[in-house]
Formats: sequence, C-alpha cells, structure tokens
Amino acid sequence: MDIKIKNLYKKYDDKVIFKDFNIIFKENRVNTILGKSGCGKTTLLKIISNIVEKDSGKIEGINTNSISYIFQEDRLVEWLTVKENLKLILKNDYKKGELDKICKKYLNLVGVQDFENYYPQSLSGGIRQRVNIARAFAKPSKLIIMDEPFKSIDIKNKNDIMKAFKNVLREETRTVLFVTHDIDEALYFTGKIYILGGDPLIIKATFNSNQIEDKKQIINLI
Ligand SMILES: Nc1ncnc2c1ncn2[C@@H]1O[C@H](COP(=O)(O)OP(=O)(O)OP(=O)(O)O)[C@@H](O)[C@H]1O
Repeated sequence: MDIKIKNLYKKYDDKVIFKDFNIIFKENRVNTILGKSGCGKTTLLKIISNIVEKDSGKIEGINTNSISYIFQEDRLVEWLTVKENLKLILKNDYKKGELDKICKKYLNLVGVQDFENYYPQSLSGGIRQRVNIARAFAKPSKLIIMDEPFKSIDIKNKNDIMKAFKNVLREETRTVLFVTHDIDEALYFTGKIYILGGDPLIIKATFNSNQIEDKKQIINLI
C-alpha cells in the first residue's frame, strides 16, 4: 500500500509548516525527499511515524509497529554492547537461536563486525551511526525512515554502506523514506525524488531518479 498523506495541517506555535499538504509515497520503493534546511522534512517524517502530533489530516498506509528509523543522531543504548543493542530491538522478530547470525550478517554489511562487543561510548560517531544503520536494516520492518543517515560517515564508508543498502533492497522489498541534502545520494538509489519547499510546504517537483540527466535540474529547484 502506498503511503498517503491527506490534508495535513501542522504548526509550531504561530509558525505554519503544513497547510492542506498532500503527498503520496510509493510502496516498495526508495522515496527521497530534498528541500531547503528548515522547510519541514524532519517534521514530516516524525508526523508519519507518530513521534510528532499533527494538528489535523489523514495518514494512510502506515503500520507504526513496523517502522525502522535512522535519524541524524544515533539512538544507541549506552549501557549495552553493540550486539546487545541489536538484539534488544530484534528479539521479537527472530528466533533466539537465529539472533547471533542475524546480528553478524547486518554488522558485516556495514563493516562494523569487529565492534560487536564494544560499548557505544568507546566508538567514533561514524561507527556508532553504522551500528545504528545495521540495527535498522536488521529489523524486518516494511518501512525504513531515514533522516540524513549518512551525514556523519566518511565518504569511503558511506559509499560502502549505500552499496550494501542497495543490495538489501534487491533482496528484500522495503518502502524507504529518505531525507537528504546530498543530490548524489538521492540519485544513487532507484526510486522517486520529491523536491519540497515553500512556506507553508508544497511539492515543487517530483522525478524518477533515473530521469535526471544533470544534477543542475535539481539544484535549481531546491
Ligand atoms: N519542536 C519544535 N518546536 C518549534 N519549532 C520547531 C520544532 N521542530 C521544528 N521546528 C521548526 O519547524 C521548521 C521545520 O523544521 P524541520 O526540522 O522539520 O525542518 P527540516 O526541513 O528537516 O530541516 P533540516 O534540513 O535543517 O533538518 C523549522 O523552522 C524549525 O525551526
């Protein structure tokens, strides 16, 4: 089922972010959202995932019990090791005997298998975020919500993780909502690109990522 946002209204104090806003995100595809800083992208993701309350409107096609989140900052539990952090989230999704194998598979995927017994506080920001990404991918959720997930990761590791993520998406059908400021990231995944902007927010343009021949097409719209 596509995710349908209908007649969304939201303001913070007197600042109107959404006024009768409508958008449809495609099921089983990467839906990438681009837009100026502060236009309301994170608010949209948080409303969709029920972390921020909307003033009014309808959201269809979401099962809030089946969402994986990757935010700009990681949400690791400091007093649990990397592996325990994964197990905590995955314990209801897999049989006990499978958990170690699953943790290994996804930690491997993002290249942090050597850190499985470390506590988060002893890891760099980039490694922590990769653990965070492994945990989100490992959860067999239908929807993955990613808000600038690669921001703190160096270019080499970012490229490896994006490649790994592409492979996961080939194996498993997931719907992805992906906010980024990086046009190369947006174009890397096959899917839909939405350019949002304005005050209150509107959809300025939508593209299929494989339609874009020149990045300038997008830059000029943001
Ligand atoms: N809890 C809040 N209370 C009041 N204002 C808020 C709150 N959260 C966000 N805002 C404001 O709402 C607007 C939209 O914020 P939001 O974080 O959704 O933008 P964004 O497009 O995700 O920005 P960025 O690209 O910089 O992450 C901004 O002006 C922000 O200052």
